[in-house]
Amino acid sequence: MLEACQVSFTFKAQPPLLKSISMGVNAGEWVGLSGDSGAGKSTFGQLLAGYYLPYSGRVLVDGEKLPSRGIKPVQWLPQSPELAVNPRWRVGRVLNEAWTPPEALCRAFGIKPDWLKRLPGSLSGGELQRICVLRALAPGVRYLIADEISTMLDPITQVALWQALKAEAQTRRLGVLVISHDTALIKRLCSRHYHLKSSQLEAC
Ligand SMILES: Nc1ncnc2c1ncn2[C@@H]1O[C@H](COP(=O)(O)OP(=O)(O)OP(=O)(O)O)[C@@H](O)[C@H]1O
Repeated sequence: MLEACQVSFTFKAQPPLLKSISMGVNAGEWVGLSGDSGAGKSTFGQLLAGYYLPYSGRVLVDGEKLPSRGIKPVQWLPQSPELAVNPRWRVGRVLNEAWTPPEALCRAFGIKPDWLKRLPGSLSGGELQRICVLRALAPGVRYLIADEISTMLDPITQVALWQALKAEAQTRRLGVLVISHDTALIKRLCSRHYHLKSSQLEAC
């Protein structure tokens, strides 16, 4: 289980953003997280993936602290993929940074072979997002924080991305936290749903 245990967090010189939040995502489970803009959803997702340390409380992955080295078992996938890649690396190098995805999986994610020779800046946001999602599925990854990852995709590509991710997550029993403003999407994908409001989580 990916667990937040009484996690509190504040950015320097700002009021508390998250107050004593506890929640968990089981292996193989899909959980939704909604909340108003600025409520702290992305910050919470980054805390779960180890980008920030909680001011108090802790994050545990299958009962252990997040490792400081090696493959991160919790991957945070941001809304803007261009911020998550080295713009000077060819897309093939970006994709194969942590592992080499099998061809069938590349096809399932709609990756076109000719993209691999290009630089990230020459791909559309949606194309690059699919590269980043697939890159994050390296062996050893157990949980994904999908932070508004399909916002920039057209409806057909959105469905294809979620179908490919669902299938792979089911095979590997990946736990997924879906962060989105789209509660219809959360309802379709997730078995449970939280709403972040006034620094705390409400079960929906
Ligand atoms: N590195 C930072 N330093 C200072 N403040 C930050 C930092 N990152 C985010 N914040 C602030 O923390 C608050 C929560 O931001 P966050 O991105 O977590 O919200 P969110 O719920 O994901 O919003 P949105 O739905 O608009 O993406 C915002 O007020 C934001 O300005």
